[in-house]
Amino acid sequence: MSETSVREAEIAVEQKHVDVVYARVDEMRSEAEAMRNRGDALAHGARNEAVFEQAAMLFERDVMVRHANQILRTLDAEHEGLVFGRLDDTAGETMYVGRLGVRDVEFDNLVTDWRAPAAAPFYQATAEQPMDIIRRRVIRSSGQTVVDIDDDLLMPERHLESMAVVGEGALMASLTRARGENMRDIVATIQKEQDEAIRAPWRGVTEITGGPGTGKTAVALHRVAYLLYRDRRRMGGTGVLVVGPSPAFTSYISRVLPSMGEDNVELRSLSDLLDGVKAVRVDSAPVAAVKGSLRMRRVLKRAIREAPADAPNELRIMYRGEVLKLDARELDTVRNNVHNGRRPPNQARVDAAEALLEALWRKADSYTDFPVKRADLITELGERIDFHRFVVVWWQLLTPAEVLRSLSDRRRLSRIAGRGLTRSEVDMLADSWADPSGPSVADIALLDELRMLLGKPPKRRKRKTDTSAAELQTWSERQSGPGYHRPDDYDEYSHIVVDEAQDLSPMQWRMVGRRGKYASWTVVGDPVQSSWPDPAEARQAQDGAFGGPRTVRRQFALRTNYRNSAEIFDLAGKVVRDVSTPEQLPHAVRSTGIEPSIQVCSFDQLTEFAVNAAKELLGTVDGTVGVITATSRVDSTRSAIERLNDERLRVVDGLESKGLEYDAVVLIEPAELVAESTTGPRTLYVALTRATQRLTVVTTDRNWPDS
Ligand SMILES: Nc1ncnc2c1ncn2[C@@H]1O[C@H](COP(=O)(O)OP(=O)(O)OP(=O)(O)O)[C@@H](O)[C@H]1O
Repeated sequence: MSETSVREAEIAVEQKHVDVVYARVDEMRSEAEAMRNRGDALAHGARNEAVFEQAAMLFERDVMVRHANQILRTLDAEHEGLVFGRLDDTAGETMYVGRLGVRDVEFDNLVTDWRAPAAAPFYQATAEQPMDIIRRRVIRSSGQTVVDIDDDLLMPERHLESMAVVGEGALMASLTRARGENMRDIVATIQKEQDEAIRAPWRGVTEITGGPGTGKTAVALHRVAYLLYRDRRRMGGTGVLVVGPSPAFTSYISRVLPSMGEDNVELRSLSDLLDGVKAVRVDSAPVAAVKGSLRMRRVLKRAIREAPADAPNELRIMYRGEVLKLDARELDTVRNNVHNGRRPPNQARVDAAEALLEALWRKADSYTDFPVKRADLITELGERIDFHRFVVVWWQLLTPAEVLRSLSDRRRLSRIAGRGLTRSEVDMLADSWADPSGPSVADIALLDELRMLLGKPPKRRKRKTDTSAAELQTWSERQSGPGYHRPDDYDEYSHIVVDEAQDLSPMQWRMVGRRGKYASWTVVGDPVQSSWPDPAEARQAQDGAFGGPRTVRRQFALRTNYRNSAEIFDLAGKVVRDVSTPEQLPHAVRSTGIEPSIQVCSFDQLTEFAVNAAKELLGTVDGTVGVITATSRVDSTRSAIERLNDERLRVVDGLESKGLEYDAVVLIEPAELVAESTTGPRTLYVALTRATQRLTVVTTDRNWPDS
């Protein structure tokens, strides 16, 4: 038989099995729909029952509908390419591996879930350690149709005549496919070193390091899916948080988990970890460095103790014909005493009122010929409306944003910071906080710190509204529904994933740590890509987030670059040769024979050359083309690029490009990317490692990259 007909025959064999699986899935869907309908009918009936019965019926309905919805969501998410692997072992057994486990009516396995222990050999077996697997087959489908297969023969000596072997490697085929808007899952081609990190125990801290394109992000997300599958009770209820560097990044990875049937995971970027606050700008590197350093803790702690600028600095009140007065110094003493108490300021207004009354009593007591009882004064003044009005303006409930804005006053900031900030740092920060456009990414961690320092203001009681359909939706359903956002002070995530961890500032580590008081962690990063200037300080804050330096840590290093062609990565490696060791640079597995193109032009021609390069690349690749430039050039480049009117084009700056990838990249003027970041060559390295197939660098420097 020719190779093509062997392949076709084998595809037909697999199609037969895949058809059986989809038929069974259709049955499962009908069963789940029927269960959901029964649950809904139960809830409907509950409306007419007494309270106790109603609660019991709603609970039952909750369990039924939730379970049915979960099954339906999973079946929908996993429909495409449900079966992707097959193992044939030395005992003559065949096992199919897929996105979820499916059994037939007799309870026999049709497909084993990729996360189940039984499926581990699919990822872990090698020719050196075959784990009794003779042939591993990757099955590629489009919808429900098998389109291709790829085999690895792991035990050639046990190979049987009847066992056909076809294909040239599923991994390579997957790596050369065009990139689109979103990251894809890699369940079918996870490699052994990646699988070890994915299946590591949930406890403590799992650190995954590796160079660009080694699959760190992919591995971290598959680990989430794995942990939720293995330990859904521990992980699912309190939830998993994934923190990434930018909204562009979270949007890029947003489809990976749903494609594996997981939608109860919160993806947040460092700029939107706080509900209702959106960072609208990025600080220059020196400003971000100060805002991110632990010195800011002291500044913020002192800032919340200061009286608001518009707070009155004198209290005068008539009491039984006498004027009682507290001057600025006396009021400051009262304020300080209240701040030294147990409660955060936004919860201490009652304490402040009591302390003022106490100070007024002491004042009255010091007057001669003014006989007054302490209890009388406190009760009578404490009920007076003019006293309450004073308390409200003197002890204001503050929002984090108001406190930060108050620090745009140079004199105030300088007084508060004392020797904690240099004069030029005070100037830089005051200017930044005066910016009317809103907070920067680095400000989010400061706002979160202030949120914790200020405490939650007491809640106003809400009037109870009507019982409605919303009430029949149960608590657990609301908590786990897609799009559910946990409150800002939620600190009970069971697992937190931090991607691009090398870039978190110490203040950002504190912010993330606050959300994981009881969490285990997966921390993913590449020290060579770090843009944070003081790694030791970040390490200290990181230890704090993990619950101390003694928390169990296990490390995994990924060493193969699956993204870049070897030609592109050779060029990128050159720009960090002075700040990295050879072991820190991964090995790129794929060679395309196409060298990156370096185009030299004059300064005025940079945009024109970039547009032409982008146009040319659009014609050579099927997927996305990224144009990466210095921040100062993003707007002008975007308007020039828009003229090409192609939705496969993206324009981003060096920092935004973190974690993203494109089929082809045009990088404008490397020296500008280096100049605008405190860790210049590392940012350039990130930008140069975004392309999977083609890279064009447009520069005014004819000696680049050897200049
Ligand atoms: N086992 C694999 N099979 C198929 N594709 C893979 C595999 N591992 C990684 N990839 C692909 O390689 C690319 C890089 O992966 P990913 O973005 O996770 O790397 P990274 O280490 O986070 O990169 P960086 O730090 O540079 O952002 C992605 O397109 C991913 O799908």
